[in-house]
Amino acid sequence: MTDSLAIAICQTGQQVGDLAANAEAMRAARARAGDADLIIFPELQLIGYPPEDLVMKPALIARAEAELQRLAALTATPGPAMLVGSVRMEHGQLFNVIALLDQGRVAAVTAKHELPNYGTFDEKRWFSPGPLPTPIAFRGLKLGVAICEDIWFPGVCAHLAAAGADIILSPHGSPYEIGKDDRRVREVAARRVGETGLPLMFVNRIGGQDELVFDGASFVMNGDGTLAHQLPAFAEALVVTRWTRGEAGWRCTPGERAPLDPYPADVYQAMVVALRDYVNANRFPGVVLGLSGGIDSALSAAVAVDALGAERVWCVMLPSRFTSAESLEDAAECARLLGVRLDTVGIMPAVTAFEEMLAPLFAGRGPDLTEENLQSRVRGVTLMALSNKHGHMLLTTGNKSEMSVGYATIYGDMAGGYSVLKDAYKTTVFALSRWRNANRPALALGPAGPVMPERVITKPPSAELRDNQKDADSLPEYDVLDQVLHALVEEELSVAEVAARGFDPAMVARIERLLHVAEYKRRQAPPGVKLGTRNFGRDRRYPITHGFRSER
Ligand SMILES: Nc1ncnc2c1ncn2[C@@H]1O[C@H](COP(=O)(O)OP(=O)(O)OC[C@H]2O[C@@H]([n+]3cccc(C(=O)O)c3)[C@H](O)[C@@H]2O)[C@@H](O)[C@H]1O
Ligand SMILES: Nc1ncnc2c1ncn2[C@@H]1O[C@H](COP(=O)(O)OP(=O)(O)OP(=O)(O)O)[C@@H](O)[C@H]1O
Ligand SMILES: NC(=O)CC[C@H](N)C(=O)O
Repeated sequence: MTDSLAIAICQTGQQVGDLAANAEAMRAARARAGDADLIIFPELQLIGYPPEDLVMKPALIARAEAELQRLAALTATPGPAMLVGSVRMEHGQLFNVIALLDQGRVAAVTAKHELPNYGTFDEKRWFSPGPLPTPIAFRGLKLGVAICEDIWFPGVCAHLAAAGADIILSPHGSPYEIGKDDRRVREVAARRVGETGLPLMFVNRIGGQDELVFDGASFVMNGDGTLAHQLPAFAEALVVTRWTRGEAGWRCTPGERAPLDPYPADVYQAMVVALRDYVNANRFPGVVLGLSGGIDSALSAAVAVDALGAERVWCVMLPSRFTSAESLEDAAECARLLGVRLDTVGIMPAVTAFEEMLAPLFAGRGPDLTEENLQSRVRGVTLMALSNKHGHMLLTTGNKSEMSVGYATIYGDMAGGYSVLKDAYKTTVFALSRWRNANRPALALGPAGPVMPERVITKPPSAELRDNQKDADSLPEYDVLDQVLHALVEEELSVAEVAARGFDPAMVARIERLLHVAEYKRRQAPPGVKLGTRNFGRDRRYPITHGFRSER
């Protein structure tokens, strides 16, 4: 009977749908796993998580089986056995599985039992639940494989423990959310370890996938609840963990415990990684964005530079007759600090041309929002033309506060392929800007030191679509607005419940109405990384057309 074992954790990215690339990366990781007996990868490593409706293609399922068999053949050669996540069709049902590849064959397969079907997850749409899993025999141990959601409830781990498992191994596809790294350790792993007395290995993927970003932050917790390993967040890692059998069962020899960044450093990194992977995986040479001298575009530009490098970020100032000298200076200073190219394209010739073209049809009607939106749309058309001509993807810069209340022009400043601040409330935008001006994250390709002048953070936000316009003219101050929005969106409270926290009921009712009315805009908005518990996208799926108002 074995008394020691080495298990390599491969915390890595995935390319959804590129099975050959994922298999090749696993081969390379296995070759680097030293003397490990076993190497473990994140959930669905072969096809990528979340695969969405790709798994409804029989051709993908067939390819997954073929790649799995090829990887299995590899394990006839010297090196560790492999625990690989894939999909398997059995009797017309599709399962989310982990396969043990050992000695040249698929030695065992176990399926996910708990299928998450809330928030951004739709697994019941794709998979059938596997039976309660039984441990897999390996080199004299019983490996308890609990796939992701399987450890978020007590049942699977309790069953594995009762069936004699020695260790719980849990491959994850666990997307980043603010504060989630701590919840995984304290509220999930610590509870399962406490209930079973078994050590637990949590192996998560990294990298961006459309609206999700995965932070990794894999770890090993021993049966006494102590952390033996903590892998870093948002970085590749291949760590060989050492295990010995003692009187109290299997124990992992403590190793490195990487520090995890607190808020808002973690949020900033999530944005950088998500944008980097979106732009690179979709093969854009770079991004273009309108730099207004305001905080939203300044922060979006900083994230882009940190993600892609200054040479891949193109900023354009698009002044109108309402653009202040201060905005021109601030945009120029942002560009200088970031080291990016800044061009200036005045929009007045096009705005005037539209006004003249439309004058006969606008006769008898004074200026209103129409003219304001026209400026925003001329900017959108101009930036999209630059995107078409040069191939750069256009970034939109709207934040969650604005997108909540519809404070953006559809087909205007909402034009673009990806939104950096989509799930960041304006107060988070302020916090991130202050933080980045004082810190440079390790993964950043941008400069150390400030990335925007202090005045961009301190001046009152304005869309500059008419004279002396300020956001606060039509919206409550952002610290109030964001508390109300958080209560309405993240907490799903009614107007009365929000007002009971000390806010004007009429103001809260107006914000709720704006929130509902703007649903059509959000449905047409570009994707952007999820940061909180209820993003506009997969988490919060409201109808566009409905008559519910909580105050009535
Ligand atoms: N349910 C629905 N389904 C489909 N379409 C719907 C619709 N409701 C209205 N519409 C259509 O939507 C259009 C109205 O929307 P839109 O043209 O966007 O215009 P609208 O929402 O009326 O105005 C834009 C708002 O955003 C503010 N803004 C603009 C630009 C930048 C900033 C900033 O500070 O960042 C703020 C601006 O001050 C104003 O309050 C109309 O064509 C209307 O027919
Ligand atoms: N003068 C401008 N030059 C270049 N881009 C602009 C200009 N004005 C607006 N934009 C683009 O439209 C977006 C929305 O701008 P607007 O000023 O209306 O709202 P905002 O939410 O206050 O954004 P910001 O804080 O970046 O100014 C900006 O972030 C920017 O990308
Ligand atoms: N892939 C999964 O099963 C993920 C669900 C899990 N609760 C998480 O967010 O980490």
